[in-house]
Amino acid sequence: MDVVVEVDSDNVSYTENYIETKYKYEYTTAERNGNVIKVTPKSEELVIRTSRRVPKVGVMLVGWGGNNGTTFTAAVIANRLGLSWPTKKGIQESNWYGSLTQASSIRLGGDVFVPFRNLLPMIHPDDIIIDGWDISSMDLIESMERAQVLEHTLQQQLKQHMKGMKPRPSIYIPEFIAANQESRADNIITGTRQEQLEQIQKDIADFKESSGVEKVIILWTANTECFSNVLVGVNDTAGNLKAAIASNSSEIAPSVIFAYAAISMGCPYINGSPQNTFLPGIIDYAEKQGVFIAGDDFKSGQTKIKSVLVDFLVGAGIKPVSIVSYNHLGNNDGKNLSAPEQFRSKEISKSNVVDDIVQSNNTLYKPGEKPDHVVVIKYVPYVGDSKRALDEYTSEILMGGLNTIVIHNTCEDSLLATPLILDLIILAELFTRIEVKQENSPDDGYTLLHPVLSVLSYFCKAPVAPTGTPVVNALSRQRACLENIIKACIGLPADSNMNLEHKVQFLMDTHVKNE
Ligand SMILES: NC(=O)c1ccc[n+]([C@@H]2O[C@H](COP(=O)([O-])OP(=O)(O)OC[C@H]3O[C@@H](n4cnc5c(N)ncnc54)[C@H](O)[C@@H]3O)[C@@H](O)[C@H]2O)c1
Ligand SMILES: O=P([O-])([O-])O[C@@H]1[C@@H](O)[C@H](O)[C@@H](O)[C@H](O)[C@@H]1O
Repeated sequence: MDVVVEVDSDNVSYTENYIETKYKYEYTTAERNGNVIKVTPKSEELVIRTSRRVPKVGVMLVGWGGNNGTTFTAAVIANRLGLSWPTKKGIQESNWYGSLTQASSIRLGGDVFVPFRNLLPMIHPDDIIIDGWDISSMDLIESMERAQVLEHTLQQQLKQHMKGMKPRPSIYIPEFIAANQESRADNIITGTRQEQLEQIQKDIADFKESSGVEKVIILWTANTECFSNVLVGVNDTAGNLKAAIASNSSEIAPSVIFAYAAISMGCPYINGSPQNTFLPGIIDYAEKQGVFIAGDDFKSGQTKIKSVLVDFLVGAGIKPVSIVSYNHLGNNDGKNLSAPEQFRSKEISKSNVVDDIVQSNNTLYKPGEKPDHVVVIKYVPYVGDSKRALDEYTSEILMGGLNTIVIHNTCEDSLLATPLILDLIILAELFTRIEVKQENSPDDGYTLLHPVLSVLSYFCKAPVAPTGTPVVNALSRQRACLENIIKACIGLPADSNMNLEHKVQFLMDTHVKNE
């Protein structure tokens, strides 16, 4: 149930245009000198302001005709219309389960929790306008049927509302995705990379003009590409990348052209796949333009659990020594990933998720020591989008004991990814309205967060963070980061979970109701 959150504080002011708050940001720095570690508490007096006006927002999906793209589109329409449909278990209502913003809550204090979406002005899912590109010319109705994700009874209701939805022609360069995708590629922008870039830029401008949206988010949910080589003089700087596109360098992948186009048009770009679209040249360009980029690779199921379980085990002083993650799936994503180079991209993003957690505990792990970690993905057409993940976690416990955890996890991949796509769009747009300055600096000192929007790491298997900053994979820490920044925007302190008001008598006297 939606609520209105009113913050009773002299540090928070609600003007016509902004929510503005003075915020003392407290943190620590730590320096190791031999076996001595010097820890210094720090604090920064900040002012955070959030623009209260939520603009009309559109999203352009690259890969719109895919399982995720069609399912996201269907879910937006079904929720907007409040559709329900008969199933063998009774009537099913539309919902946004799996969305942090729409279906999770945040603790404000004591035992009072409110919907995440109620803390700050955010886009409503119903208001999102959708467009996009696909190398397949199939329209959204046929693509939804091809995806075989949603119940037939729901699909039948949706068709009338999806008429006319047809992906724009896209950039198809066969070398970057599996050869088995060629049969889909009948909807292509021909020409050089420069001409393709210019067409994408025109498409974005056309979408803005025709839809009337004020802001556009570009989100890649197309096939996984092979990794690109980082090449000095080609994709290592914004200038070199521009020149490489102009010279039609074969090293430049479709996803890089889309990211470049998005940034050039001031559109936040989100990478839902594992390939390294965010090459140094793209990051350099995003930083120079002050445009958000976020990714990589939606963290939707098997890897999401891994980022919880390994954090729990290592945090409990238990030593994972072998992690074997196998899964099979039968959708087109799985078909594309059946090719070695595309699998390699996914293997990297699925494997690195434990590194920071393992490196955080030198009691369990010697420098450089890691658990055995194997990732296997097999394409089994019959299971379709219903990915089966089978995991075995073997850990060393006390006195030479072993603990083995085996998980069988049936992930309906698109039904798990779609809410993440919604949250990434809503939150990427929100952060374009949040500015920070030091308290004693003038108003022109306000700045957005760094263009590499690592605050969205929660949604990604291989989070991209600003150069030189740590990557955090533990899901609990990623969520706490996002939640506490959102709370800071309304002047609320980070939830320390200390709850001293429930542990110290003179505080309890004020806070604990004596039943
Ligand atoms: N749970 C999940 O579904 C999940 C989780 C993490 C990452 N991903 C990634 O999300 C992406 C989409 O997953 P999906 O299940 O929707 O796959 P999908 O194969 O059903 O959809 C991908 C779509 O992209 C299109 N396409 C390929 N190259 C393109 C290009 N250059 N331009 C425009 N369109 C292009 C294809 O025709 C297809 O319609 C994949 O890369 C997948 O690895 C999915
Ligand atoms: O479930 P998860 O690990 O988060 O993510 C999924 C992988 O398990 C699966 O192998 C892959 O095909 C999907 O695209 C997605 O990446």
